[in-house]
Amino acid sequence: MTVKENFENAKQQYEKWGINVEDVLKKLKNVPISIHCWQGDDIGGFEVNQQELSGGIDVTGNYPGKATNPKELRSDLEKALSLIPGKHRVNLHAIYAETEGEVVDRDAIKPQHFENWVNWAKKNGLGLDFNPTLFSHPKADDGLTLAHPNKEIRDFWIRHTVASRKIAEYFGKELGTSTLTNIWIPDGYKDIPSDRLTPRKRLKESLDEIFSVEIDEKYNVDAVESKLFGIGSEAYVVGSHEFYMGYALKNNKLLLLDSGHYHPTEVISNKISSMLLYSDELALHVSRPVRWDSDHVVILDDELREIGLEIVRNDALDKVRIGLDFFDASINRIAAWTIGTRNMIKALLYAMLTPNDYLKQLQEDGNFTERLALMEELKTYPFGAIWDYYCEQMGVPVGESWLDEVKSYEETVLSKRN
Ligand SMILES: C[C@H](O)[C@H](O)[C@@H](O)C(=O)CO
Ligand SMILES: [Mn+2]
Repeated sequence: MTVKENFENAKQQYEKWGINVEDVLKKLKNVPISIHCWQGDDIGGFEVNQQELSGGIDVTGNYPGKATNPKELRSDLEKALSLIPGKHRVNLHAIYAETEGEVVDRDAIKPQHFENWVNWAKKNGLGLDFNPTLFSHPKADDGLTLAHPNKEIRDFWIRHTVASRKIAEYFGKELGTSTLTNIWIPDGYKDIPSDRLTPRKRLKESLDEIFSVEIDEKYNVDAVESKLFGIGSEAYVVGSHEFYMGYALKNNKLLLLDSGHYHPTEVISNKISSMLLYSDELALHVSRPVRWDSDHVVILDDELREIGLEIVRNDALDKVRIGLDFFDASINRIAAWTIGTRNMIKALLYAMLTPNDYLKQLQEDGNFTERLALMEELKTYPFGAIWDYYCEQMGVPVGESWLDEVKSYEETVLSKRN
């Protein structure tokens, strides 16, 4: 049977539940995923003065062929994008500036340092998102940045974050789609603090100063990302969930939920509906924590399906900015992007092929038996046939055949790198 014939059979089964599969596919095409550039080079960036990765995050593995310059990174991203259905966005960090050999410190970065990225995004029909980089820098060596007791250090990072928002504004203007600037800082303490409040007051003041520089939301929207702990900040993180949830809601900023930034049994899928009751928009870093915030490649597990369902069943596809955040250097990095991003899209498709209104009604009626029975049966519906057809329609490889392309790229391109 051909992909199309399989699709036609599968379609009938979903149509039984009143799902218009063709409409679903049309809608899915327009859902962008923000693909993080840093999977391609293990969060190295291209600053002239290269620094060790810091900030309490870690990339493990030494798979050959990582991108060593912006051209290589863009070429790798293009390869991955050619294997992923749909039109997406690319998420950059400030350390991916191109300064042509000149040392430009973080507080002096300018839109011109991202011109190549913008031209590339235009050529490839991509949106761009952005992140100031408040780690891997001598001024972040003691694990404190915007909450630092030393005003000079705080001011440096305030200037960097403002400069980053201006770069994001430039992206938004050039590309005609608002950039998401996400602020994540590592600040915290390894051991039990004697004062939790003072650093949080300082972080609040730094953020207030950063956001006092107004930027039209048509071009840039800001998000703040919380964390539970990091390596070296096990006992206390200044920007905790409660800190940023409060800050975001009070100051009309987006809260960014990262799947790896909560207690081991706590899931972000359960937070989406609550946040959307109080905030027009929400941002996500979809990741996969294994025992800690390990940033494994996203797989199609229960939590990913639940994230997809919460976005779709709450009619929030245009309210949730879906970004990815994983970095695995133990496997081919282009495969990592491809696996993780295809899975994110699969989770959305799965959710869109679910009779959500009917299931909601069962719950309202107290019919929990049918709710559970149906939710379980739907798991073995021929979802794969619809996915394959979607890939075929979008001109990307069907099933695991994308792996052949990655292997051949590895042979002809990656293996030639130092
Ligand atoms: C590189 C990213 O900014 C970083 O992963 C951040 O988003 C994070 O999740 C830190 O744990
Ligand atoms: Mn994150």
